[in-house]
Amino acid sequence: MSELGALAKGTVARMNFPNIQNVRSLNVAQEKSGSIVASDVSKSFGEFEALGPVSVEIGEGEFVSILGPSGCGKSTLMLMIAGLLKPTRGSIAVNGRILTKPMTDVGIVFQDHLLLEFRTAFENVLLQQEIRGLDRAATEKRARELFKKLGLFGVETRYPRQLSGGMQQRVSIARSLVHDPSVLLMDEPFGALDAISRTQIRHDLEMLWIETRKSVLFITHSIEEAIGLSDRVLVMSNSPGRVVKEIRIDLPRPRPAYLGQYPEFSAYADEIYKTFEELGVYHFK
Ligand SMILES: Nc1ncnc2c1ncn2[C@@H]1O[C@H](COP(=O)(O)OP(=O)(O)OP(=O)(O)O)[C@@H](O)[C@H]1O
Repeated sequence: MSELGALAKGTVARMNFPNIQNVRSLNVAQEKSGSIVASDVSKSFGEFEALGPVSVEIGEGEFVSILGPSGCGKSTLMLMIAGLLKPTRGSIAVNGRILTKPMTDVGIVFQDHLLLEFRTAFENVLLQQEIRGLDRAATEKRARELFKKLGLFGVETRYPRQLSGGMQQRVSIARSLVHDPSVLLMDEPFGALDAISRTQIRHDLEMLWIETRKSVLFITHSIEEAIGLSDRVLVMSNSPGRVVKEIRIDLPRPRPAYLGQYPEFSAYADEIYKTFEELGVYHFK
């Protein structure tokens, strides 16, 4: 299914994990809003083993990032968590129930903004209302609030081609949140943006998350971004990817633009770089 098709079906979310000590115990029978547990999940495409097995847990209101080399299976894991792809082995539980169909209580943001070119920024966000049959006035009110919080001033009637890359992605985030989902799945959402825009949008996302406390699965290739945003960072190995390290990020929020002011930041980053070196992801001499 295409990413836009996934959006149109109201799906959003993803996650992965494996072989971690310290994974918090999970009470599958307990009702939680936005909790996700992937247990020993793997995915093969024919003979090709693309992922796992991995076990990943995202607690209610937790911000978890996944860092891993290209092709290790991060997007595959996210699609399985969204219920858009069936695991070859293992299971995924959302709010304590095994996932058997696409998630609906979710917002998804991809690297490509996937905005419809023939709809204005505001109309793109209201797409969720039309697809999901939500109350129009309430959705418009929430969309206006999100535009304000995301710094989208006076761009409601602009078409996507009339927006900068950063603004397009902000509209995409507003679209993913306008229906107030419990889970937010983000696959390299800032990957196409310049470093300065990335730093600002990272902060704006963090502020929004502090206010709303969604359960977030955030896929990134940026070590700084992962540390800057997350409660926990999961580091994955080369394909077929497994979770080889879990790092709990103990830094105050909101976090500053320049994370280097924290000695802990250097320690976290060092641990991640060393892990990638040990895995053979980097070959520095
Ligand atoms: N539908 C498919 N059929 C066959 N192979 C696939 C399919 N989808 C993904 N793959 C393969 O599975 C592996 C993992 O892909 P995936 O997109 O999940 O990796 P990724 O970690 O998200 O990569 P990147 O960081 O480059 O986006 C890759 O080798 C990819 O080519």
